[in-house]
Amino acid sequence: MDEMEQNLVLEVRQLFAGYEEKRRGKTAKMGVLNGVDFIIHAGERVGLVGESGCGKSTLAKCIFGMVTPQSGEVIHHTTAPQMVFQDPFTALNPAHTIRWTLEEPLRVQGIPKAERETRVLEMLEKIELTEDILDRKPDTLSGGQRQRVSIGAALMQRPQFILADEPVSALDVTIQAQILKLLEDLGEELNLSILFISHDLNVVSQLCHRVLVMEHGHIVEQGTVAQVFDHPQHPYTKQLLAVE
Ligand SMILES: Nc1ncnc2c1ncn2[C@@H]1O[C@H](COP(=O)(O)OP(=O)(O)OP(=O)(O)O)[C@@H](O)[C@H]1O
Repeated sequence: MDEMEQNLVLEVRQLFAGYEEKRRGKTAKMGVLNGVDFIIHAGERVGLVGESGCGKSTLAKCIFGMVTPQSGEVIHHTTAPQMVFQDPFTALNPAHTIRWTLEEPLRVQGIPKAERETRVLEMLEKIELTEDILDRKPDTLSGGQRQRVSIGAALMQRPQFILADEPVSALDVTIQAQILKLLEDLGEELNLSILFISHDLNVVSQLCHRVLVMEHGHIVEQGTVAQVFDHPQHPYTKQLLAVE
């Protein structure tokens, strides 16, 4: 294995997926992903951009086994990959305290109470929240605090890869900037790979090293942020950049 292969975190190979559609009583397959191919290396933050409906969330669901592809492969080279969702309010269990939510991934692994407590306190520091929130429930937190907790919960099992599906689009602009900074800092500190789904090209250019541009379930262009943003090659990328 060469060094690049050793550093692979995620491989998506020739992925085709879709949904069944009922029309006039007949069931037909609607293709959403039409041969998606890309890889992610250790420590890389990769943005996935494309218009609404192009298949970004379907790809996310395939990566986490929530949608079964018709063909192709998703190969995780790391254990315990995690997903961070757009809406932190629905992602957090309203019945439980923040302490419970952060401890839960460790509890299911059978990690003893004392270690769970230490790791929750360590995580609080990483997500820049104070101890007083631990005994509160999600409905008493601000949107930004809730998204910090969601990110913290995703990181409790120390994954090397997380997928964040529009993690800041439900937040105010100033809070968006804080959460993006947090993701960037955590990415650097933990050598975390992040697949970051966003319709906001600006956000991707701030946070990511590399960009994948998706149109109709196809990656039509990929490259470093500088390559894709400064010298877009594909007409669809040019169009996306022109709209911004
Ligand atoms: N569970 C489902 N059943 C049937 N069709 C679906 C389902 N989920 C998504 N689709 C369809 O698949 C297509 C791609 O949707 P998807 O949510 O992957 O797009 P997206 O790029 O994430 O869009 P957005 O940016 O608006 O979230 C759309 O036409 C959508 O209507």
